[in-house]
This record gives sequence, C-alpha cells and structure tokens, in this order.
Amino acid sequence: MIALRGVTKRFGDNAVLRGVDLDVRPGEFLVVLGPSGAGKSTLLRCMNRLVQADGGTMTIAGLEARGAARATELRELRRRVAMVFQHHQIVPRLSVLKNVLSGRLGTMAVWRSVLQLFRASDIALAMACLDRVGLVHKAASRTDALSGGQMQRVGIARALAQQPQVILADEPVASLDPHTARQALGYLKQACRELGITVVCNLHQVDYAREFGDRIVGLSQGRVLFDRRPQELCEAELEALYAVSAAQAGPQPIAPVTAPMNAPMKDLASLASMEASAPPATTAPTWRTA
Ligand SMILES: Nc1ncnc2c1ncn2[C@@H]1O[C@H](COP(=O)(O)OP(=O)(O)OP(=O)(O)O)[C@@H](O)[C@H]1O
Repeated sequence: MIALRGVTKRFGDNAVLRGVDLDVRPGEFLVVLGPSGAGKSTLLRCMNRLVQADGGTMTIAGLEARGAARATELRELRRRVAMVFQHHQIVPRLSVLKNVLSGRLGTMAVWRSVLQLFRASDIALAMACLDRVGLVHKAASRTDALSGGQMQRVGIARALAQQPQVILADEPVASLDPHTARQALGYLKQACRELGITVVCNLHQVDYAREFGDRIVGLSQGRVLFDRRPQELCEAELEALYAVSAAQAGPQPIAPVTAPMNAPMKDLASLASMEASAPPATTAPTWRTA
C-alpha cells in the first residue's frame, strides 16, 4: 500500500529526511516513533504532498510519485489518503456532522461543496462514521462544545468519511489523557481491522506503540533506525533511538509550517478550495495512477 525508497527532504541547510525506505502493507497499523525533530511529521507531510519531497520515490495507495504533481493527481491523492492531526483541525463553530461531512468534499463537484449541498448518501455515511467513534448523539452539537477527546474522535470520523485507503495520523493523541488517548487509538485500530484501512501513526508514547502497532519504525535524524514488530522491539534499540536527541540536547526551533492543512480552517468553503488547490510547481515528484 505504501512504498518509499530513498525519500529525502531538506529545509535550507537542515537535512530532515536522509533517504527513508519504508514499506507498509494494506491494512497494517504502522507506528513511527522518534525523538522531537527526527522528521516524523515531515515524513507524513511528504507522503500526502503537504510538503514536497526533494528526492526518492513514493507509491501510496496506488499513486506513484515522479516529477511535478498536477492538481487532478493531487486531488486524487487527497481522496485516497486522509490525515488526522494532533489538534484535529476541525471547524469549531460548525456542527459535528458538518465537520465530518467535510471529509466528503474531495468527492464532490466544487460548486456543490461551496454550497454545502451534500447528498443523502454522504449524510448517511457521515452518521455511520460518527457511530463508529461513538458520537452519533453529538451530531447536531457545535463542535466547540466537545471535549478534546471527543474532538479528536470527530477528526477520526471525518477521516473515515473520506473512505480513504490510507490514514496518516500525526501525533493524534499528544494532547489527550491516557484514557481518551487509548480510546482514540482504539478507533483507528478498529478502522484498520474492520475496514482494511492502512494507518501510519506518529507517536511519542512507546507504550501505545507497543499496544496498537502491528509494526514499529524508529526514525532518527531522518533515517530509519529500526523496523520491528512490537514483541521484537528491545530496550537497547529504544535507548539508541532517544540517545541521539539527548546527546543533541539543545534548543531546536520548530519552523512554522507553511502547508495549508496546518492552519485553522475557517469554513467548509475554505476546505473546498483547499481540496481543489495544487501545491506550488517544483521539481518534486508527481502522482500517477498505477
Ligand atoms: N516548514 C518547515 N520549514 C523549515 N523547517 C522545518 C519545517 N518543518 C519542519 N522543519 C524542521 O524539520 C525538522 C523535523 O521536524 P518534524 O516536525 O518533521 O520532526 P518531528 O519528528 O515530527 O518532531 P516532533 O516530534 O517534535 O513533532 C525540525 O528541525 C524542524 O524544525
């Protein structure tokens, strides 16, 4: 489902990804562990083209990366690959249902999405996704009336509403208490098991990685340090993974992320325009239907 070969990315002098090779099978739940600054978020953003990789090849959900991306190819990628973010990126003033429905925008004509003319089948699907995360009873509530854990479940329901082949989850439980974190990861894992969705999930918590991951990859300084099944992962490898960052122990400024998905979304119309917009033309790879 996902095959990365020699993926590189640098920001100025900072070589963030230094030749990442990675294979993820369909329906697998892969956890990426690594110290702060290892390049975990950058890796996910390269995978769905929020950030342009400089080099290497990527095949994700049947789309192959070579050359510059066209808007239609990017739109197809965004349809097949959903994102779940640490801060959910949902629209607080909208209802829970409308937030989940925004996961359908990539499948709609732009004029329909601007007018928010959702089909009855989209609404039924969104309700089914809310049911999956135990939030049907909140469908009509304003999203800003929910708890952090519930908001993250809305984010997961929105990703599911996209009917994606792949979900990329970037530290989805970093702001949640242990109980709600396990609950959210449980819903993602369930999507893997029951719907066959492939999940790549960045985490900081080794315990959760062992509990939920089918495989755990350690990323350090932009390279894969290990690739293990949870039961194979040993303490020495974990120590090596985090020793690098301890040795570096200096302030590491996190530059502002320029990708639009990281900015708060104002309304569904802005979501629609995001879906339709292409990234700036660069020398980076394009997506082709395989
Ligand atoms: N848009 C950007 N412009 C410049 N540098 C960036 C940008 N995005 C990330 N970086 C840099 O890339 C490096 C890796 O950042 P990234 O967020 O991918 O790491 P991470 O492993 O996800 O860290 P964390 O666990 O703290 O989120 C950092 O040094 C960061 O400052």
